[in-house]
Formats: sequence, C-alpha cells, structure tokens
Amino acid sequence: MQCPHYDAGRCHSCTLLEIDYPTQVLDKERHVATLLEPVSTRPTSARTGPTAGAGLTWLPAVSSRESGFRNKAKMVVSGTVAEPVLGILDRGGHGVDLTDCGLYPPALQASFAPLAAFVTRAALEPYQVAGRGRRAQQRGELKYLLVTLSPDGELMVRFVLRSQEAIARIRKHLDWLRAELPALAVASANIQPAHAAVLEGDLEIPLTERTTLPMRIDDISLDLRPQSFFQTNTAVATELYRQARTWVDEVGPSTLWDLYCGVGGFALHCAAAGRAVTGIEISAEAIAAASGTADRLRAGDGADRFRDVTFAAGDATAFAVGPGTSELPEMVIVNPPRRGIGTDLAQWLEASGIEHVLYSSCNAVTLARDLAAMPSLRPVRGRLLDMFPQTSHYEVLVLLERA
Ligand SMILES: C[S@@+](CC[C@H](N)C(=O)[O-])C[C@H]1O[C@@H](n2cnc3c(N)ncnc32)[C@H](O)[C@@H]1O
Repeated sequence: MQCPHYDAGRCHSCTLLEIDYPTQVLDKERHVATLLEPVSTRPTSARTGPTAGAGLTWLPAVSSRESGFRNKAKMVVSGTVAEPVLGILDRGGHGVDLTDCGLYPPALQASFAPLAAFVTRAALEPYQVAGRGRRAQQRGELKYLLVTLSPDGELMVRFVLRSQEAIARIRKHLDWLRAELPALAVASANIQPAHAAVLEGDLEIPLTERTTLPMRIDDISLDLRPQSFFQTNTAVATELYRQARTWVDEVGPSTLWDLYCGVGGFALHCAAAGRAVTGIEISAEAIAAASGTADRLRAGDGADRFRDVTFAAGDATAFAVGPGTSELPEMVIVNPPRRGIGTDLAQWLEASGIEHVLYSSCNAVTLARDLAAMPSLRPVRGRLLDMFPQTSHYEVLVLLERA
C-alpha cells in the first residue's frame, strides 16, 4: 500500500507498509506457528469427537482488505480553533493531519471535514501541554475525536475533553453538525481531566437521544455503547464469530461460557436452542448492551435460540474460580485483552475438567504463555485472522481439547 505520510516520515503506525500484503499474512502465520510450536506437538486425545486426531491443524488464514478496513478512528486534535488538525502528534509534539489515512473507509474519512469545521464553530480549543514535569502548562479542552462507523453507515462520535467547560457549546451547535453529517447517530463527551497518556476517562456524557450504535454482523446486531470495546475490523470480526460458531457447533456443548464477552459477540453468535450461554465482562456498560441485544433477539424470531443467554458484569477469573459457580460449563470461550487470561484462570481451566476451550487472542505471545500453563488442554485447530493489516498485530483463534 502507498501512503504519503509514511513516505514523508510523518507517521510510523503502519510498520509493515513496505511488505506486500500476502507476505505479511504468511509472516504472521509463521510467527504464530513458531510461538505455539512447543504446545502444538503434544499428542491429542485418542477419543472420538470432531477434533480427535494428532496435533494442531491450521486452517487457511483469513485475510483482510488491505486498506479502508478500520471501523474506528482515534484522532488527536491539535492546531488551533480556527485551524484544527485531526490525526496524530509527531515526535516533536506537532500535529500531523491524517484525515486521508488509508486505513479508514471513505465514510469515516468523509466525517473528518465536518468534524473539524464543528471544532471551529463550537470554539473547542485543542488541548495542548507546554513545558514538562511540574512546570507543564495545560491549555485547551478537546483532546481526541473518537469516531466509529457501523456496517450500516451510521456514526458514533465521542469528544474526549479535559473538563465539562465546552459541553454547553457542543450541545448548542449539535444540530448544525447533524445537518452537516447526517450519518451522525450517537454523540457523547468523555471527560478525561488527567494529563496522562490515558485515552479516555470514566465519565461519559450523552449528547444525543440515541446512546447505542447497532453493529450488524450477519443476522445479529450488536449494540455498541460509547465506552465498550468492539473489534476494529468489522469484516474480519464477522469471520471470527462465524468460525467460532462453526467450532462450537461441532463440539455441541449444552452449556457455554463466554469470558471477556464485551457486548456479546461470541456469546450471541454461538447461541443455539437448548444451549445455555453465560457471558461475563468487567464493563457494566457492555453487559447492559449485551443484555439489551439478547432481549431484543428473544422478542424477535430468536425466542428459542436466545432463550437461555444471560450476561453478568464481573471479573472473568473471579467468576470462574469464585464460590458462586456451582456448575461447570461443557465449553468456555475466552477473548481477553492483550495481557491474556493470566495464571489464575489458566490454572483453574487446567484443573477444571472442562473438555473444550476456544481461545481468541490478539497477542500470540500471551496466548502461548497461557497455553503452556494448561498442558491438559491441547490445541487441535487454529486459524489466524488478520484483523490489523500493515502492522505486526493479528487475531488468532485456537480450539483446545482436553487430552
Ligand atoms: C479483546 S476484548 C473482547 C470483547 C468481546 N469478546 C468481543 O468480541 O468484542 C476484551 C474484553 O475484556 C474485558 N475485560 C478486561 N478485563 C476484564 C476482566 N478482568 N474480566 C472480565 N472482562 C474483562 C474488556 O472490557 C473487553 O471488553
């Protein structure tokens, strides 16, 4: 892929830009196969079943579009009220305009000009810090614009602000923004007072009546709320949930947990009549969204399929190891953040006797570490899904079976 910002040395985000795309995917396949090599050559169960056989079988990787695949933009706002710059800060702290970044689809790119004009109209002074350490002086209000595009072409816009000072001005001019940006469905303000490299704060202030963006994936519309996680590549996420569903259906558990469930992508796609599914997630907001989606699906024509799907907020490890869990599920899905599931949950799964685990990971290093802590759960199927072209990151889905 060709990128003027990369060529000019202004942006270094796409570290693999000089490698042709098929080679990127091959390199990632080699990378994950090497990392999992120590755990993938263990002999598997001799019992019957869909996965009985020897070793880990890799399915062909799922490739992505090479450009225009990101559904979410995180734009640092710099410059001035009159001439805001949306993009990143270079090493010297100067704004780099990335509104034509090739990772964003045209509909996302097209939102940036009206948003920049809105910054001027509502007099949202870009945030900046002058000086360092104790002498650092903070100025301005608007830190980031976070924009998400749904598969149906709707937008969620979040203004990350230093304080609530600008909220009234944003509200006052919001109708203008809606007129300029008709795809705008959800807007909110996130208050992040700290001068820290943290993207967002705890307080989210809704600015529109609608507070959820429907992210339609196959026949399920997941409700995305401002502070919830969503996979950034909708097309590859669709393949991820389809693959998970295929493997779960082959195993055919009547009870299934989805740990780190977010807004319910795996749980809802893997729901089936006669299957009890429980989703656990730390974010109460994501759980409210997932529960709302399940209610809606039950009220539609999915009464049987979604009858026994429930979600609860909590820590995944505490839920699994905690005293409240009397009955073990037949299968568990885990999709943790980059840090992985960690020793406690891995050891609990190892000792649990649960037959099948489906591990979806965005960091094969922590995946390999977690698998090493679960020697009785052997990887039998794997598939790389290239969620993040032009970077060394990728998603990998691994089906584990008890030996
Ligand atoms: C990689 S995301 C996966 C979300 C979801 N499975 C999906 O497909 O969109 C990881 C999720 O784990 C959640 N999380 C982080 N720490 C957690 C914890 N200790 N217990 C439960 N969930 C946690 C995050 O809020 C986030 O939604």
